[in-house]
Amino acid sequence: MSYVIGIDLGTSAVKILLVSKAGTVTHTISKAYPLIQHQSGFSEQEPSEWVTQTINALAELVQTFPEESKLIEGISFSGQMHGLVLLDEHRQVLRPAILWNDTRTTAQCKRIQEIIGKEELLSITKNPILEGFTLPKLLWVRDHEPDVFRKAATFLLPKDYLRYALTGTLQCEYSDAGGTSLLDIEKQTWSQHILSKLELDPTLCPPLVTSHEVVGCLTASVAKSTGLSDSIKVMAGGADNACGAIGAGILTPKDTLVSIGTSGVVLAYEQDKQAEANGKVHFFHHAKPEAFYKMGVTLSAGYSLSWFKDTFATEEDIGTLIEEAGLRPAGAKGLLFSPYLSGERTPHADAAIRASFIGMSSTHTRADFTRAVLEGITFSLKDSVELFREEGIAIDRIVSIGGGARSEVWLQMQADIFNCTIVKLTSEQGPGMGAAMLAAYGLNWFDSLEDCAAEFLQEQEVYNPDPVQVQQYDSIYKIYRSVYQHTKEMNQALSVYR
Ligand SMILES: Nc1ncnc2c1ncn2[C@@H]1O[C@H](COP(=O)(O)OP(=O)(O)O)[C@@H](O)[C@H]1O
Ligand SMILES: O=C(CO)[C@@H](O)[C@H](O)COP(=O)(O)O
Repeated sequence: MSYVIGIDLGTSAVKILLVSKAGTVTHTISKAYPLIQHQSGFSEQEPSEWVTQTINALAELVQTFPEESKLIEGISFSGQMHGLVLLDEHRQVLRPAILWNDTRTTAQCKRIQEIIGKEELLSITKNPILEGFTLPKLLWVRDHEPDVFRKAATFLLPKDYLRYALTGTLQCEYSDAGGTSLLDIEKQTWSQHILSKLELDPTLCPPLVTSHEVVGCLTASVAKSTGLSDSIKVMAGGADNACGAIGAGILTPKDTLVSIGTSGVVLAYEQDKQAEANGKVHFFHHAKPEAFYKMGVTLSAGYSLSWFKDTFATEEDIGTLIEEAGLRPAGAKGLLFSPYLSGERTPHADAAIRASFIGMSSTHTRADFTRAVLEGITFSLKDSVELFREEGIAIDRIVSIGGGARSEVWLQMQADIFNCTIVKLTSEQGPGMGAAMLAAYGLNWFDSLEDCAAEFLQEQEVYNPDPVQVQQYDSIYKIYRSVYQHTKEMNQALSVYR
């Protein structure tokens, strides 16, 4: 039996999936790395840590499965989107990567909008300019670190840097390129207009390839350190949400996905590249050829839960915390949480907003707080679900992936809050599975990604909404929706103290 490897360069960890030609996930390895947060709103990682942890994980995989490892034919990638990696002319990393959840670039976004124009940006890139996207990060480095910027020869997105480190070849692919604010989505080229208006050298942009394209093989030194063969084919891969969509079987217009990783995402398939992009939700290339998707993003979804655990319950594991929260009633006895720890994107594009607990009482226990965090994250995702419903997209079935889909309590809560059926697949690792499927498709194991999905993906469990809980959550959601407006100005005023 032949195998492929899917590598998901997540924000909390790199996750490696060994998948057989029959679609069985034989083994998963996860290796974590920290976020570097020098101040509120800043979020960075060291690209060298991504590479070291990936090589460690691959070496461990080969040691654990020596026979299967000899039968690996392809590797592909999924990665956290938008992060800026800058390389000099010798392809050395110039500074830590500035990540998707870093919101320091409000001034640069304002300037980009003034120079290019809001409508022009929307018509070229199909998205408004947002702090988390790559372009404002480039301008931030030019403004604040001119010596670094002067040495920059190329920029890369996170998984493209990882792929470069493993293969020695430099590319970007369309599903991630859309998240830079530099791609002309309909023409499928870097926008010379945006580059020239902002006085950016076009040679900074790497060549564009498709997600399932074979771009090379492992370098001899990576092959030696991991024990893998240097003849294994490497495919470009895709943005983590595009890969998550493939790994969840979101391949036709009726399909919708929720992903709760560090971020939270509600994603709906879109076939038409000329579909109206109104800027309320993101619009990007799928990693399936000639397809697109629309997506709402909660910046701190799983991250809110991890933050809560790391700050207030260091000794507990997340599973136990969620189990105790599962025993508390819907609404956490009048306690509400808004998950805006590092600002927000959808539906409130606001880098200055911060999170709140509202309604705390001395009778509340840790379990109520955890329940409020889980509910607040899910309410925030419901904001995106409702945006799609307002656009006329019928959402009565959602495939749920990401770390959040490990918990039955949270999956049932999603069914009750979104008021629709939630499907859990046999692997919740959608992005890693999507990357493995891109490798399988790139190797011509299947004629289409749909054929691959039919072989690789299976439903494990279905969660149906409970009408009593749905009604309860409908009432609480109405209160949740007003939290943003009530806390917006207070957070603006507080921002000077951060
Ligand atoms: N047992 C669990 N049940 C539910 N959620 C969990 C569990 N373990 C971790 N998580 C959540 O999953 C998140 C990480 O998900 P993951 O998809 O691996 O993220 P990323 O791709 O961003 O690295 C964590 O932030 C945490 O909130
Ligand atoms: O910024 C976005 C999407 O626009 C995030 O979804 C990142 O792509 C990070 O993903 P996770 O690490 O949470 O999977």
